[in-house]
Amino acid sequence: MMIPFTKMHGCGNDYIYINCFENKIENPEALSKDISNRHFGIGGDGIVLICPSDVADAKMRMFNIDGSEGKMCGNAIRCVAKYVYDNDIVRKETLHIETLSGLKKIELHIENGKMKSATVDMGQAILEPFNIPIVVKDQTMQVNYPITIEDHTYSITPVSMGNPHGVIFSDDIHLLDLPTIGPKFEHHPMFPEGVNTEFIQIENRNVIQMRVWERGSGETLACGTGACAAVVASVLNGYCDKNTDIHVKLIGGELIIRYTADTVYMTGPATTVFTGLIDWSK
Ligand SMILES: N[C@H](CCC[C@H](N)C(=O)O)C(=O)O
Repeated sequence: MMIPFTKMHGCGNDYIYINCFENKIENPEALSKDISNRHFGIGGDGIVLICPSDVADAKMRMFNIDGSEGKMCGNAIRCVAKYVYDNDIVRKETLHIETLSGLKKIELHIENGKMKSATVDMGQAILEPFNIPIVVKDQTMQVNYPITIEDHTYSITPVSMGNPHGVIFSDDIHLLDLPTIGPKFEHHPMFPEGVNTEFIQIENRNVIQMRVWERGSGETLACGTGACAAVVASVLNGYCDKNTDIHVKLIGGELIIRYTADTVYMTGPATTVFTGLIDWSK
């Protein structure tokens, strides 16, 4: 079957977007595994289905490279907003998008009739161990919990932004061997549903640097939910402040995160790269 797709990215976190207002995808898990491959497929960090919703302007489903479904994706939700706006599916500057972790409200920033960037109300950070989920004895919030990987004990701050994250602070994140240590965090028994791991270097109270190892996709150039989790963990650790714009410098770009009493706001760009047609059946 011929499947039309659009390649888009947010800060270099690239997915293959499929318009499911017009196309029906029977087996998104297998499709994601095949076409995300950078040598034998289109190439991407996974696929995102843009679907009709009964309760919002659109519904998003995202699948990692390994075919697993993620409950939320910060970079993808901005691209979904851009897709529905730029393609005249929903021409509104405030959108609601349904995800597996609930409805999210998005304010679009428009230039010359196209969406350039957006601010997403990402919802509250979840810190209770049972809801992240993490396996620990004490069911209260955990900050800098010890976790041993390859004979080295790290301090991890677990945060859910609708999907599980673990945040680690380091003096030089560029020296870390993520392909070796990343999978060990991802599959550690402390995280029964796996984890996206963020490695953070503090520049100052308003600027942090981040690398990420994503559950199901490996190292990506950016992670929106991860940047939110990183700022929440930085506030919990006393490195940054609430109600302040924190610039998160990722390998592929920059996101601005604001952690307030009620929610976490994420502002960042969304870019369309190309459209195409792929012949795929399974
Ligand atoms: N890159 C995404 C997150 C994908 C999360 C996915 N890897 C999972 O939770 O399984 C973001 O911008 O928020």
